[in-house]
Amino acid sequence: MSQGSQTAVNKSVTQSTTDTTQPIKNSTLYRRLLAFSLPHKLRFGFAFLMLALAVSAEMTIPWLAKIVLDEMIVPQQFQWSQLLTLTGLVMLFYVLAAGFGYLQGLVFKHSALLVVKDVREQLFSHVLRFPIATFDKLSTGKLVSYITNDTEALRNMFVSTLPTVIQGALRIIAIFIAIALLDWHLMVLSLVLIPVLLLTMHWYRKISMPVFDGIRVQVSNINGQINESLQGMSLIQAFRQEKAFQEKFEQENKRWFEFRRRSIAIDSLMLLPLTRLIGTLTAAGIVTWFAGASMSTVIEIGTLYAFLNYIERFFDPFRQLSMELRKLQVATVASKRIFELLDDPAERHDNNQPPVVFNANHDIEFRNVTMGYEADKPVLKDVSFIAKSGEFTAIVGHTGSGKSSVINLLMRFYQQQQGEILIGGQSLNRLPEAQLRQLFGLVSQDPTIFSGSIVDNIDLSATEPNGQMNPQQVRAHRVDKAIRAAQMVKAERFIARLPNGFDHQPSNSGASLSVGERQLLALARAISHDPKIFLLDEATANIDSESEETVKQALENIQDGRTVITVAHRLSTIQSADNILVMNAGKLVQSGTHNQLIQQDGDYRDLYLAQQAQEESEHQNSTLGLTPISAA
Ligand SMILES: Nc1ncnc2c1ncn2[C@@H]1O[C@H](COP(=O)(O)OP(=O)(O)OP(=O)(O)O)[C@@H](O)[C@H]1O
Repeated sequence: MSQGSQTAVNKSVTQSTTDTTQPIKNSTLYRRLLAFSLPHKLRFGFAFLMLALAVSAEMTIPWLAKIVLDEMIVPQQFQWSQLLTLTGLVMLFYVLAAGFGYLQGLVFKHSALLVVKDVREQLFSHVLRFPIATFDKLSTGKLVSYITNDTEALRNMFVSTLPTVIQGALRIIAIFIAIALLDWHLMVLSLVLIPVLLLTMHWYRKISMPVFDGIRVQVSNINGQINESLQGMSLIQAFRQEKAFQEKFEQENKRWFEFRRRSIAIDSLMLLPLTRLIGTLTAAGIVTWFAGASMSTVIEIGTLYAFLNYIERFFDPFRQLSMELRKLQVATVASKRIFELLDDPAERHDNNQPPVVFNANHDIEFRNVTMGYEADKPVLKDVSFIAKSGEFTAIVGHTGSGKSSVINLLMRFYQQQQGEILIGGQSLNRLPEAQLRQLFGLVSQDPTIFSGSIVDNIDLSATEPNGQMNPQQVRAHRVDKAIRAAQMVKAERFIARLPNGFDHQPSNSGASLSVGERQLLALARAISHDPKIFLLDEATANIDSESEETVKQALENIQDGRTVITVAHRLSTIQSADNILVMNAGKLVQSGTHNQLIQQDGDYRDLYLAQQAQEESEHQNSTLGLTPISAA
């Protein structure tokens, strides 16, 4: 990978989740990570203690071997009781090292899982409270990856990197102390190894990082392609694109293979043989030099054995640390993304704020509202209207004229740049979030079906109304509410046909339901929410005329004192509206009843006539047996 593309990879992975956040410094990052481990400090403390004991036990073994060699085998002075004691001690220390090692691994892993669980929950809860505008900047795929993969990278760091670094440091210190106790000259000479091994680690890092970044990018590309292909499978097959998609996939997979192959080559060379070779040569050099330079000094055979044994053990921490550097780099980048996400401002926490008291009505008033998703590109321009409480207001207009944006502002998903929005005479912005959400029942263009039963999907409240019901009563109450809401939109007819009826669990986000059935469920959901104001964004676009008539009747039934604002393309569905707002390129160009608007020269009449002509031609085609082909 070239320097340029490497920089690009690094930039892309460390890029802030949104434009507003500042890059996080490494020092701040590690401090914040530490803060996550603080609630589990006792566990981590215990794990560290076990780690220190395991290293101490491990380091004692060569020392005991030295005693056996120097004091018994070389001078041929066997005392069976002493030999047995020492052999027993060696075995004991092996068992202790293994036991402490097992405990530290277990507790470290457990503590790390708890940290990751906390981070993941905090992240998800934060994402749930993001302003909707934030999701315009973050793709779903990226968010999923932050919450799953990045927290997993963090787990690796806590489970593997942290203990390895600490264990490595403890081992190196213990080895140096042991060598110094053997012979301080040997210790001073062994220091030569440190720069040699650090240099090797540096080379390893330099060579391997671009390769590992490449692997990561390729894995993400492959995931992206699989995702895209699965989502668009029907189009791929309809347009016979299987071969093209297969070839694209093979290219990405081949690149992944190449990076992986290079990583194996680097690891195989650098991790074991090279460090071993360097270490052995250095150790041999030291011993030879030491022997030659100080012929008068007699090194006992046991000391030499213990020294070589310690030097052999010296490489393991460096080799392991080299491998961990990669995980550390991945975890550092992942944690940066996690913290940047956590630093993104979430919705305001105003649940303790007292509810706003309205005037006698819930009239909705837009006063000279101008709004753009990007501040300098307004999509609503100086819009003013009043939607009277208890009335049925329809918003119509060409595609992209700003109809849904009105709904988005009412739901406070976005903020207007100019003007004011009032409800019952009070500014929309003054409403606490809970009151705002209770006030509106939203049915969007593409209704979402959550995992769970039909009841769970209709009644989202999940709590008892008065706090005095037991779980069975809560359940019965919810089922009752769901059935009543479904009956109002005549959804119970198709629900009855589902296996298990209201207990049916739609699979794969409702993919087994038709779009119209999903819309009926979404309408029932809004009715069950019992709002003062219904906001329907193309809510009946995908249901048949009979169902549409039913929904219209249901809305009329429940309208009693409630406001309905509906965005509609099909003008036939809104002819009975009390007021129709006609939008054109972000401006409100006409308003009035159907009868008033049809008399006027303007957008409404043009739209109405165009739709009538289309309906007539469709009718003629169908009587001639020609079925219009709908767009894909
Ligand atoms: N989240 C967004 N970020 C940026 N621009 C957006 C966003 N949502 C809508 N727009 C743009 O704002 C303009 C108005 O969109 P809006 O969805 O309000 O139109 P609409 O009248 O409801 O259209 P349709 O009838 O197709 O649903 C369009 O040009 C659209 O591209």
